[in-house]
Amino acid sequence: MAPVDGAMIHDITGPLAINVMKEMGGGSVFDPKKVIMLFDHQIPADSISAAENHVMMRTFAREQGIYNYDIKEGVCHQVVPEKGRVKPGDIVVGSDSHTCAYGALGAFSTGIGSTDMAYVLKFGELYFRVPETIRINANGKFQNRVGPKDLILTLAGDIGADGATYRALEFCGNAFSEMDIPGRMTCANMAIEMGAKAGIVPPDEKTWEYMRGRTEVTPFSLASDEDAVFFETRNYDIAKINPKIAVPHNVDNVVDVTEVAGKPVDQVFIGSCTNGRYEDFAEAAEVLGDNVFSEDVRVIMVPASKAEYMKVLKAGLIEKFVEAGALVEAPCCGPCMGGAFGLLAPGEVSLSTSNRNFRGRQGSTESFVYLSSPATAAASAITGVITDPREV
Ligand SMILES: CC(C)[C@H](C(=O)O)[C@@H](O)C(=O)O
Ligand code: SF4
Repeated sequence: MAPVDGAMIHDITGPLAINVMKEMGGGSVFDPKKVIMLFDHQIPADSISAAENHVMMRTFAREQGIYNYDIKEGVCHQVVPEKGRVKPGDIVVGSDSHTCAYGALGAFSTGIGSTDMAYVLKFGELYFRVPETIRINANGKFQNRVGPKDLILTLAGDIGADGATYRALEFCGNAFSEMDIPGRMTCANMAIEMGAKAGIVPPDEKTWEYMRGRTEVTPFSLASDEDAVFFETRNYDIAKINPKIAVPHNVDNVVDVTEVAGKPVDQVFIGSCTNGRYEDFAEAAEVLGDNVFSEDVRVIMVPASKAEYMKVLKAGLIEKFVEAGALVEAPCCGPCMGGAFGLLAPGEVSLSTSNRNFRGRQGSTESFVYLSSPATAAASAITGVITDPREV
């Protein structure tokens, strides 16, 4: 049993956790300051039931003295780090599978079910089995317009959707030490897509710099011991990685973009907790250049948080994207899981910078979702067909 430093609940899984906690006898949460509440999946409320869930959670927050970010801040996995609600060495749980994202900051964070969350809300601790570690040793320098998303898709393809089940991925090598925090977040976010419990980048100068002004923290070393025993070590030369794409309907169906180049797309989504940060939009803007988006593609862009939205706005990118034909929406999960808006009809094809392409993930079970980097998404949005970003 381990005490948790933070417990995150959002509008989809929070109501169930709260109800189960009440069934367990209710009372007060273990520590209102360690409970992180926000709404991101169905905002602004897209149905009466979503509105009712929001009301129920607001009431609970008021009764318990929990600060509620409500609909104002954006997607959970961007907001939690941004607001300094997680720091290196913490144990944080969230009732959302991509909670593993905070491993980018050297935290042990993992997604749990709503009933486990009910227990955590009440007692502030949870049972964990210490996972074995798969060490990813990635070195070298990315080709132009190839980046962290192409690397993590490569790993998903190699390891498989269940190849790291209940293991931890440790991301090492100069590919990670030179990678910025947004890139590390993209990689840690997708650890769960290989079944991993956690995906951790050892904290370094970049991490401490990110923490500055967010929360009080004294730098310390959190590297694996010299003689640590790994379940497995995998070595990568990232210079050899080409732009990658996960083709329907599994995240580990990964091929080089060139293998499916020319396939028409109906919708391109740039956003989500995987790739919805300023750096992702800046990359898309660089690829866009003076072009416009194809008339045949609906381009939907959703920055992952208010802070990221403001960065994109201040850099003049929203104007650029809107003029090029995109729809730029306010921070939320958006079309990522076929929730609030942007759903696909049968037969339609989506190219998305998010993390999942299960059948029906973004709408009809007869639709098709491809996953790529923001550079590949932007290149394809210009041409209207899946396109290698190095060729635009
Ligand atoms: C709604 C939520 C439970 C879900 C998750 O746990 O991941 C969602 O965020 C997703 O990406 O599928
Ligand atoms: S953006 Fe997508 S993957 Fe991330 S929390 Fe929201 S629905 Fe889940």
